[in-house]
Amino acid sequence: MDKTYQGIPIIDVSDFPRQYENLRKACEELGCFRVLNHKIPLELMQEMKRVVTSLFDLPMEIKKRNEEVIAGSGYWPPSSINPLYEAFGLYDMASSLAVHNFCSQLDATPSQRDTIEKYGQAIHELMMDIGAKMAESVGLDGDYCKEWPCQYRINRYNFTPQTVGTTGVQIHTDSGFLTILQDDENVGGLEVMNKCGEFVAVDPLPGSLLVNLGDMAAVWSNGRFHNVKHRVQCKEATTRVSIAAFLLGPKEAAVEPPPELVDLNHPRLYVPLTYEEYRKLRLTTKLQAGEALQLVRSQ
Ligand SMILES: O=C(O)CCC(=O)C(=O)O
Ligand SMILES: [Fe+2]
Repeated sequence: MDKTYQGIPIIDVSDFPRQYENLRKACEELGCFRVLNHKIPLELMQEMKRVVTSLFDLPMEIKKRNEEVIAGSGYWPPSSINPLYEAFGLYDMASSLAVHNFCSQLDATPSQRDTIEKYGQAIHELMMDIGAKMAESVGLDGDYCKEWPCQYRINRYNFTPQTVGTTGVQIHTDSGFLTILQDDENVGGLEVMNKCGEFVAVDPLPGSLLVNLGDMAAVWSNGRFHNVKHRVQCKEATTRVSIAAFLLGPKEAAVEPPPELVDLNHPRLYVPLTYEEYRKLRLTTKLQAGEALQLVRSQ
């Protein structure tokens, strides 16, 4: 039987192969699911949240030292579009050197560095596992995403009584392949759009992680997997912190569907392009909710 939590599919990663069918459905229908029984220790998740919360409390001039490595991968201060929102970025989160640079820029302590590195490794391992299982759920080999780079985006929403009912982050899709989100375990606000165009609130479920599929998942799967639109609403006058880890796409090669996913009934939907080309297209066109995919349709 399908299991959901408040409308969001639940995938128990310790229960494969039984979960393949649920996973495939979640990827094709909502493009979002909650992961239970992953191997990331709760203490590591809690410690990571404490570390990033203290980084947000640093003075602005230090936060701004978090430089971008690829377009848009550095610190985002509150802006006129999202005045309640700020975020750190780290590319590539699975690289010790990149973690080291990020931590030096922000004057992180050795113990904070250790937490960021351990958490990144654990999340990366889970990403590889989920990426492989997604491919296997449609009968394909799970080896394709092993070398793909990943990025952190660490988000803080500075909600106040005056901002309740407003938007913390505008509707968007994630540009990469899949996102593992440690959402705030106490403060809700994330909403995902279902295929009827209605927003469904994603309520926190402490200890679990949320997976969202992005635009690269739609391209790679030739439209079979759904890139879920989502936004963050301010529901409570309190600070909300979330940690997003994005598995982006191949580093240099073009993203193309495996030949098994292209046939007469499923003609190729998108022209082959690299993740970086697509990321730039999204940034220059400011099309943030998956509309940029229309610009790379092959028919
Ligand atoms: O804060 C959240 O729950 C979602 C953040 C998000 O959508 C993102 O970082 O892309
Ligand atoms: Fe997102």
